[in-house]
Amino acid sequence: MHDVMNKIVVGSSKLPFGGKTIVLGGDFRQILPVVPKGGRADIVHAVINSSPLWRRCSVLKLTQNMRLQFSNDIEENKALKDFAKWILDIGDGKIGTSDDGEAIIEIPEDLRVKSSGNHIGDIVEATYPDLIQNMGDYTFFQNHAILIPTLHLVEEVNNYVMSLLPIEEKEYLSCDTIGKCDEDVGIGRRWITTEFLNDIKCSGMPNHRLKFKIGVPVMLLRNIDISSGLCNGTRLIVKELGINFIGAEVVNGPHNGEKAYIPRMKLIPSDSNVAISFQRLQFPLCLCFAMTINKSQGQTLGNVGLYLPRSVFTHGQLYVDVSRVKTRKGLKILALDDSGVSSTSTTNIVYEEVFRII
Ligand SMILES: Nc1ncnc2c1ncn2[C@@H]1O[C@H](COP(=O)(O)OP(=O)(O)OP(=O)(O)O)[C@@H](O)[C@H]1O
Repeated sequence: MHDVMNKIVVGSSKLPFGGKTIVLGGDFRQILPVVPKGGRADIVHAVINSSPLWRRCSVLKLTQNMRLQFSNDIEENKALKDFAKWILDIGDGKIGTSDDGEAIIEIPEDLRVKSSGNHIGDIVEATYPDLIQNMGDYTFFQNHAILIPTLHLVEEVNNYVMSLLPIEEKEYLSCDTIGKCDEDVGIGRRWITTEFLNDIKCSGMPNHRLKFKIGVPVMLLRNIDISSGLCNGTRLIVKELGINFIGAEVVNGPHNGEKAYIPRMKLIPSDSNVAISFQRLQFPLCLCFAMTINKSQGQTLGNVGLYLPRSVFTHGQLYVDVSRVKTRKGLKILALDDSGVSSTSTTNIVYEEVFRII
């Protein structure tokens, strides 16, 4: 790296990145950059291929899905190839008739979860079969997750699973304080009570009231120590519930099995929907039996339960969901229609204009 950076070519200062070769990796079928309060045009405009730099890039394409586990069985491999093509067709928006980027697609029979009426119970049973018997199995949570479009539905499912576990729970309350700058500009402090701050729930921030049990899976919400694998998105299993720390074991990535002690931290919301600046002293953790589709981007999972009480709402969400698994058997989908009844179809959203400039 030192040699590469020291090699100076005359005139290279006028070239992008000083003439150095930069490798960008990505998949335009996946979820595009999040633009707070932005519409479709803003999102497409924020994609790298809308940048003037894109004209200077040469595109190399990867052709094989390495996540899907191919074997020596010819029949099995053929089925897996068909599944890989189905995933790509969802990503490219080739399934169903598209109406301005939105298409209704049929969910294959073998991927559908049969509903008994208790939708949350059904998706939990399909994703975490024999949950209570498997609780002690360290690898059980390594590979399983329920994916859901929105944060408040994620919380509902996490609370439901917690209520099933016959283990003592421990509650941790945060200490919330208003930011200094809001004090200075004289926002009527009597309106911003502690209870008001405690009620704020936003993405990337733990809630005021956290409840954990020994053995439950949690996700880190901040980078604590990247060299030890403790990053935003790392999943862990709770092993100790102390007063001022939570002991947990990492369950994914190269640091799998390593123990970490997580302290309370001062956290500031980055969500632009929160108009007040405040600070929350809390463990940077949330339960992760279920997680949002956006948070699952980049993960590889053995068993995915896709719960769609409402359909996906932006480009690439359905593709990200169905492409997290290693096998077709590992994917289960429960979609509901507008009246809350189990449905055989769901919506896929693909902004075709992002593929035009590749
Ligand atoms: N060359 C390879 N040989 C075997 N397995 C591989 C190879 N490359 C990737 N994989 C496996 O494929 C899976 C996905 O890899 P990785 O997360 O690096 O891909 P990605 O492009 O970042 O995926 P995505 O963007 O869909 O999240 C991992 O389980 C990884 O172990």
